[in-house]
Amino acid sequence: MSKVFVMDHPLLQHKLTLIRDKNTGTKEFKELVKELSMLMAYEVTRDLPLEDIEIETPVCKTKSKVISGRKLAIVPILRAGLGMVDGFLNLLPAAKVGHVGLYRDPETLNPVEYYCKLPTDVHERELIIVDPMLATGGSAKAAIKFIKDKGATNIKLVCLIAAPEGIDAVHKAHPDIDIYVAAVDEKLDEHAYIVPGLGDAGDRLFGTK
Ligand SMILES: O=P(O)(O)OC[C@H]1O[C@H](OP(=O)(O)OP(=O)(O)O)[C@H](O)[C@@H]1O
Ligand SMILES: O=c1cc[nH]c(=O)[nH]1
Ligand SMILES: [Mg+2]
Repeated sequence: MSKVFVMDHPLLQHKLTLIRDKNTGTKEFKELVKELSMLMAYEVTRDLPLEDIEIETPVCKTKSKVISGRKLAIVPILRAGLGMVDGFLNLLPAAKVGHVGLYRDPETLNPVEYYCKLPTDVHERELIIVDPMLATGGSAKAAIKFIKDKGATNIKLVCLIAAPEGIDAVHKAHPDIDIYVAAVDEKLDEHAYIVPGLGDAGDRLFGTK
């Protein structure tokens, strides 16, 4: 059964408060999403395997640890997920990046797919799906299905803010996927926006509203 990790580190909570504030403008919002993503990447990669290698310090020969060859890919759900990619790549520069294009139809609230491009060796990689918002869970469920259909088996989902409804929905549809979030908010409103949330993450990142 999958797990939900709520990362409530003080730095994450502080930066979340800043991005929730409606007076935070696009430039600062984008910088904060990048910083939050980097902090989350640090925790999400806690289980990376290590191996010993021989090195020589200025003092003596010794064995020391390096990350041992796990192949990673970061997969943002377009568009808002793009804001989280650089933060992850800062810590994981060798990771590949796949893209899944989805938007939520404002009438039906169902995800509409428009793009999918993943590394060809996706079945050998650990995939980290990133999207700032997990609301109804429709987009994340569809993205996970997309990616599983291409052969991936090792997948994590990382979101900044989740609604309880979205977590439940992903759990039910994909019980094998661990979910990492910085906050679980109260509920969804009548338009399926997260309350209190931060509004429309894509619009706030790209200044489209
Ligand atoms: O859990 P859900 O109910 O599916 O909602 C969450 C989705 O909504 C947002 O994307 P949006 O549809 O606004 O597209 P955008 O990133 O292009 O703005 C968000 O970035 C998620 O992908
Ligand atoms: O609150 C929400 C819900 C879906 N998508 C967003 O960007 N924000
Ligand atoms: Mg949006």
